Amino acid sequence: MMTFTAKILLLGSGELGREFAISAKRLGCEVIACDSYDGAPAMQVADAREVFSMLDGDKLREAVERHRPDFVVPEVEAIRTEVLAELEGEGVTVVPSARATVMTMNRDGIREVAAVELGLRTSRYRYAETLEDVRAGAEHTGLPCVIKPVMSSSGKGQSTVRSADELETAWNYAVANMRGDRARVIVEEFIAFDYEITLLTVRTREGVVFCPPIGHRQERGDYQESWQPAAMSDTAIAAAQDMARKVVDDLGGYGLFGVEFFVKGDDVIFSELSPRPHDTGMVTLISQGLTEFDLHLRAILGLPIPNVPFHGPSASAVILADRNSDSLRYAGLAEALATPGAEVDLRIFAKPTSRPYRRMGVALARADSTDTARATAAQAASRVRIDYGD
Ligand SMILES: Nc1ncnc2c1ncn2[C@@H]1O[C@H](COP(=O)(O)OP(=O)(O)OP(=O)(O)O)[C@@H](O)[C@H]1O
Ligand SMILES: NCC(=O)N[C@@H]1O[C@H](COP(=O)([O-])[O-])[C@@H](O)[C@H]1O
Ligand SMILES: [Mg+2]
Repeated sequence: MMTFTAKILLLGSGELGREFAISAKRLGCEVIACDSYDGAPAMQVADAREVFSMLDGDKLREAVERHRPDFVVPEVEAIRTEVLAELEGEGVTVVPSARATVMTMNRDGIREVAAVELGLRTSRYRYAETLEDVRAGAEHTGLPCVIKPVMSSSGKGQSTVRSADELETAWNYAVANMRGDRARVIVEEFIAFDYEITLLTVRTREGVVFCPPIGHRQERGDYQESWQPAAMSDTAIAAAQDMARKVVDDLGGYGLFGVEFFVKGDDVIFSELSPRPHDTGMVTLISQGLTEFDLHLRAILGLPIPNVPFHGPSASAVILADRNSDSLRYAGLAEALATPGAEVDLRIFAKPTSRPYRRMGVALARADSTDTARATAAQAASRVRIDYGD
């Protein structure tokens, strides 16, 4: 007989799932970690694992029916979310809500909610299913524009187009790197923002709680470093919080959301959101007394969030692989942890295989300013060496 606080079926077992699983284990939950490959980071710390494609609706339903969890907690976008909606109708609790997972699975879903239903400020955009539509979309947005598959994450298939003769390459690149089988992209106006942020927004039974804004820098559409707090005017913070509150209240349910904005002066432009912990929010592993993973869990379980202790200016920097390999060893940890200037910590995800640019770990730093924390985190990350056996 198992005894536990709650049984959680985790759909997606990457680095974010692993930290969430650790938070859940600390409060006595049973965690069953699912992903399409064995040995995924969250599986390494969970009570049980299931290896299957979560895009396969039959397998997804079968896993939920067999485990009968108290909570189904999605950790990735690549999930057959219609099945989650059906299951919710049958009494299964999907976190934060089946509607949130359905609307954020594809970029067109969340765009409709934010721009059309709620009237939030977004970039100009058009959808396209052919090269001709792409050209028309770019006429509408102007150049430069950003082209992304509606089904993708971490920048996959995304590119910025600066002249019309690059549109065909961008379209082909998006179609070749999209998830799913329907070729559909969003053509977005390029926003020349001053900076971009993630606003971690927790929807609880007692109301909405915000964390200090997280600044981040992306390359190839993928996160490289993040820091907290991001320096923002009171006007800009208030605008971001107002939009975040509207969108999480619309999506419903309880949990933490990572709401992304572009900021230009006092203008705040909604970009997209994750209805779950956000990669740039890994900085909270060192900056906050309750991390984004703890907050997600507390909101899900209905536990109190009296205040979120902030430990001071902090940063995270990613450790990326540079090739395909299934024989990996990590070295340089001692040097990384001894990086001067800040308190430093590391997370090594121990993914079973690498590929170019795959995120394998993250360095964390807390200092007396975000500038020092960023410099220290970047240096610590560069001191971790991946030794490839082949
Ligand atoms: N319209 C835009 N104008 C300027 N930069 C953009 C635009 N769209 C995206 N970017 C840049 O690309 C990054 C990734 O874009 P976006 O968040 O839409 O993609 P994603 O693949 O969903 O990323 P993730 O899943 O990691 O959050 C943004 O954080 C931003 O740096
Ligand atoms: N921006 C989304 C994001 O950061 N997702 C995180 O990356 C994992 C996939 O990594 P992988 O592609 O290396 O398996 C996901 O499982 C999640 O933890
Ligand atoms: Mg994003």
